[in-house]
Amino acid sequence: MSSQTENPACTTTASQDANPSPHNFAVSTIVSLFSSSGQSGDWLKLFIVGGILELLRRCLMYIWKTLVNQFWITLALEEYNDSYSWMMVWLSQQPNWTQAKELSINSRSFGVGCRGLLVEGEAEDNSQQRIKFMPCIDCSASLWYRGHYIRISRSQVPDGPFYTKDVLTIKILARDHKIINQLLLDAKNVWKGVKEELVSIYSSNTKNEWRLITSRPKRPLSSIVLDVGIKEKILNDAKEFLNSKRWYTERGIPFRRGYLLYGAPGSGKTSIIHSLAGELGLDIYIISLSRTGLDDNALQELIADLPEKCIALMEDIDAAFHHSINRTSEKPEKKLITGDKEPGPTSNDTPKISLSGLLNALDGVGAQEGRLLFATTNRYETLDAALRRPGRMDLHVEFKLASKHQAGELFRRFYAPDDTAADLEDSDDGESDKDSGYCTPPKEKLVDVELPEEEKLLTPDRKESDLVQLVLGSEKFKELIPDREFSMAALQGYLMMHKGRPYDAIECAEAWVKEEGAKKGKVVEDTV
Ligand SMILES: Nc1ncnc2c1ncn2[C@@H]1O[C@H](COP(=O)(O)OP(=O)(O)OP(=O)(O)O)[C@@H](O)[C@H]1O
Repeated sequence: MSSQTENPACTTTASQDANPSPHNFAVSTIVSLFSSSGQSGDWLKLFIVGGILELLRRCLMYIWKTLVNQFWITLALEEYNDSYSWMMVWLSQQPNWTQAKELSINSRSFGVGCRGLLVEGEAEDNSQQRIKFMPCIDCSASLWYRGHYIRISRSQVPDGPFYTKDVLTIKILARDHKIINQLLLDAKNVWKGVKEELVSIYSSNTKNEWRLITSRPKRPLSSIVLDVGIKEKILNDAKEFLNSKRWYTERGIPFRRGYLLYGAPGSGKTSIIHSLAGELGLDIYIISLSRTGLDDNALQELIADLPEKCIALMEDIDAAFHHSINRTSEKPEKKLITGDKEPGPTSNDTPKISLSGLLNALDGVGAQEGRLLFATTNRYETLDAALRRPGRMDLHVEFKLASKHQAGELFRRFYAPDDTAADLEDSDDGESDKDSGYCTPPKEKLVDVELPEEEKLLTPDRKESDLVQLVLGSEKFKELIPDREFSMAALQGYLMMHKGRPYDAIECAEAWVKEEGAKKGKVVEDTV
């Protein structure tokens, strides 16, 4: 009986041996390796000793690192963070950095138009994008800073599923954290110094984070030609607002100010905002209401994330909505509101922003204090009254087609941009303009010089830089351009055709006006 019961087991074992599974085979191979050689003890010892040595090595490394870290302060700066840009610009200006052995080349501006190290032999010019050196990925360089030894390394870490971002790691041989503050402060000051003549422009990405997209040279306010009084009105209002935080706090009024610039396309709405940003030393944060993925919550978050003093810019506030913006209209209006612009997104990609979402974002509890909001539109009348009301849009300024005064001034500034004779202060002479309702009539003569009759003739052989001639030329140009018929952008476009040739610009103005008039008439006929 017993032999019978043993037999099946023997059979099973035999069949297993005949077809060993891969797992069993591996195990049996290792076991046989130890046993077959007859040195299983030695193998085991080797294995254990190796393991202990590795463990010891790791422990020692850990102790060493902990000890060393006692003497180092480590700072990690991530790309897209302002401090990363400060540090990169600071680094690019360190003289001993040039001696580093491992460098990579970069043409990014870090928000300051690249005034970093020039590539040897490159002529110093004012170009925005200049190539400069930076620490290369996964290698490090060292330098001395205020008597402290610094090691700098750059690495890349994943930023979402598809992208990577740089991390700049700075190790300072020091125990006092003050040195880090000092370094950041120095780097920020270098960056600010370089950026003094620039306005930084930020935009939000699909992750709803503010990112620096570019920095532009400041545009002098004098280069914007408006009817007298408008620039001063906006500038003074903004300055007064920025200086009256206490006044607002004491009265419990939210410390925010909204400006609605509306009117003809190409009349200078965007230009003046950029100019004001430079004048007030503020950065511009563009809020694009038609951005993919922007919904009410994201908009609220974005506005709450604005820095305390900045210009938030919503361009073409009407265009974000396919239909006119009002709380009563449920469906998009089929008929487009007249305007030179294309409508906003089509019904397929209608943004997820509702008017109430926009209103809440502008003055809800989460709305940032201290910011200046500038909104522009070509279709003022289509905006909901709730959006236009004081508290949201405190100052409404209309931008009209060019007056004769503007045409003359544009001419003068176009051909003599450095002439500052007619800056803000002297442009305000107090009287109001009949046409616009907010400006003073243009001066008869900008320079009070009595010239002999023959000298007044504008001839090609006369010097173009001659201010008197330009004044006379601008007067002539003013006469030739009809009042409130062309946008400033159109006039600028015309003058661009006669760059450096003011005489031609005057000579051809009449024909151009006729031609443009005919084109307009044709467009009107075609649309009727
Ligand atoms: N008042 C102005 N003074 C000087 N230049 C002007 C003026 N208006 C427009 N321009 C010039 O015309 C161009 C377009 O101006 P800008 O973008 O500021 O107009 P806009 O009113 O914002 O137009 P849109 O409503 O189409 O956005 C710019 O290059 C600018 O230099």
